[in-house]
Amino acid sequence: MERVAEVIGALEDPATGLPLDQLEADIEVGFDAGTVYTGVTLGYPCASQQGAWAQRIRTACEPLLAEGPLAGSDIRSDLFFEVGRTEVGEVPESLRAVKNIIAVASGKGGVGKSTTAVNLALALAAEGASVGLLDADIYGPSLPTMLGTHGLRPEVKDGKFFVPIPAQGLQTMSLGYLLTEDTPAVWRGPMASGALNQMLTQTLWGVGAEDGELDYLVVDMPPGTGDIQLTLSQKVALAGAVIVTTPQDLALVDAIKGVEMFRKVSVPVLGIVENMALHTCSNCGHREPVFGSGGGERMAAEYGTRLLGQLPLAMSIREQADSGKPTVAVAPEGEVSALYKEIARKAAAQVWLAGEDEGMPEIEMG
Ligand SMILES: Nc1ncnc2c1ncn2[C@@H]1O[C@H](COP(=O)(O)OP(=O)(O)OP(=O)(O)O)[C@@H](O)[C@H]1O
Repeated sequence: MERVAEVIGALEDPATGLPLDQLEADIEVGFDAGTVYTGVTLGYPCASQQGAWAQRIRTACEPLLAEGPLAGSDIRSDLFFEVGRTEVGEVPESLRAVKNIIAVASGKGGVGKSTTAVNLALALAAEGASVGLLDADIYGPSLPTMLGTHGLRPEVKDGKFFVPIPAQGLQTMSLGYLLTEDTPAVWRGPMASGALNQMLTQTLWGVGAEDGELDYLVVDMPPGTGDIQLTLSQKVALAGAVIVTTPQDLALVDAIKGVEMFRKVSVPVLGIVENMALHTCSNCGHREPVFGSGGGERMAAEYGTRLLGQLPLAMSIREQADSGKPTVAVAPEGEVSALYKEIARKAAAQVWLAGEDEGMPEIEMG
């Protein structure tokens, strides 16, 4: 049994590229009536990976099941996950129901940040997590359009708390729920920041969640790297940030500003998502990198972070998001959803790693 645990411990976790032992993943091994039972618990949601892990463990343990004391035994493997909490010091009471806050940011507008944020939140939920989504994009709140919640208003509790609106399995809140078509434009400036602050501190995130807690709150940040973004990053005590970019040089330069902004306030950059990276020809299916290739990867390496994934420029992504049914909700088993889920697992795994690091004692040299 010890050998089985050792073999499993040496397996590489695809979301981090690290062996399970190094991740301090929980590994359990048992034996009953000719069957070896194994259980691995990871620190990020991974429901879609059950089959892949069972196969990986079976293959790795094959030699042990072929000869020796376990010869002829069968093997059954289960995969579990447990999402920890990022300890971030003082937080407003309403945010205490949230274990981890992940910002989705971009150096500039129009790169697909909101589309990525919504699909990332849905992908985390599809992997088994309880997830909230806060649309903090005060310049153009697009969440109500993307989730088909346009025109809904949040319920107000005790005269001062907003109750999040449930949509497609997510707990959601958006400035769009508070603005109306004829809200004066001036209100969308400084007053909108005030409203954003209120949404942050006065939304009861735990109300609709199963056990009163959310594993992740995904925050769709306003585009850019100015003061609003900086203050917001500090105020909400982020567990980490995902930076969305397109592969053009100019967008990458802005994405670098995003990475630097989060570093300045000591928020871990979980990684880069390259959006609209490949174009699939609708006639022949041929894929090509219209805006050049490798930019996101190079930039991630240069700035000590990682490329979480690349998304194609696809009409379906746009049509589905713009019609209130984002890709991961409408085609959860499709190719593009698989990409979003992989990005979600990788980002959440980085949150796990960042949390583990904090718990490590500092080693003094010299
Ligand atoms: N991978 C993609 N393929 C095709 N269209 C996409 C893709 N990602 C986003 N889009 C489309 O691009 C447009 C802009 O996307 P989105 O609103 O998500 O960008 P944003 O960066 O959040 O913009 P803003 O800064 O204005 O909030 C939308 O119409 C969206 O549907």
